[in-house]
Amino acid sequence: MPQTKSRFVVAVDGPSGSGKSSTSRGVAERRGYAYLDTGAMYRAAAWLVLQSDLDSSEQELVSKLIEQADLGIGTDPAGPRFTVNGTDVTEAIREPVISASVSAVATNLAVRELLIARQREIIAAADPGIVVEGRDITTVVAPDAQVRVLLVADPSARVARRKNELGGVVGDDDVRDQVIRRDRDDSTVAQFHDAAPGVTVVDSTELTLDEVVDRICELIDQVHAGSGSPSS
Ligand SMILES: Nc1ncnc2c1ncn2[C@@H]1O[C@H](COP(=O)(O)OP(=O)(O)O)[C@@H](O)[C@H]1O
Ligand SMILES: Nc1ccn([C@H]2C[C@H](O)[C@@H](COP(=O)(O)OP(=O)(O)O)O2)c(=O)n1
Repeated sequence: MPQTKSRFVVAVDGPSGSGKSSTSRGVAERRGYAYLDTGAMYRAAAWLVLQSDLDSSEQELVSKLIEQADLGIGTDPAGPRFTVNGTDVTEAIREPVISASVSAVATNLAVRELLIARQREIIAAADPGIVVEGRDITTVVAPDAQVRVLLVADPSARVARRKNELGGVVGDDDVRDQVIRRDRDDSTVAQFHDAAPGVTVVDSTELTLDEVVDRICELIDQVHAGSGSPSS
């Protein structure tokens, strides 16, 4: 989708626990941009399926259900809120039951088509800019973004971060399922392990969150300074 010159789009992809959400929010807050968590959209869709009588294997019915739903997608980096048919699901979509079931909805290609169209509408309406994070943003949703980043981190760091985030109440096997198994399932429909041409790889394993935000802001500055594509 072509973007107007004045709208600045930062696309961030990467596996679970690489730091996409925290980093993207940090960049958006620093620059006064909107923030779109596309994973939250798939989580909201998974929440709706769990509330219904449908099984996620009933792919056509699931996509119809999601097509007819009213999804409210917040883009405030200070605390985006999400609603499904008027119900606030912001906290509910972070529950382990959603993390465990979301890939089954996210691998439904008809659902992806619906949500990608919505993501492009949100990007097109952003002013003056937006940071968009997910798995297929640099490659499918916004391949013409001015800054495109693949954020990676060693699997052990990603599992440790997620474990820490969940406050130790979730067992090691469940954390590994949420990170490693989910990435394996998700990577059947989105390519986020290798950088596409023109995408800058940022490895956050040995960097603090602030350092990663700095790095992406530097890439934005390079584009503003007219030094062209900041790919490395
Ligand atoms: N560079 C970093 N160093 C240490 N911890 C980080 C870093 N980036 C993110 N985190 C932490 O790791 C966890 C997962 O980060 P998150 O942004 O949710 O990743 P993702 O969106 O890629 O799944 C969070 O608890 C976050 O605070
Ligand atoms: N653009 C996207 C974003 C997320 N997904 C899938 C992949 C994940 O299993 C779910 C939830 O994504 P989310 O970014 O919240 O996942 P994390 O828990 O941050 O790792 O959605 C996707 O397929 N495409």
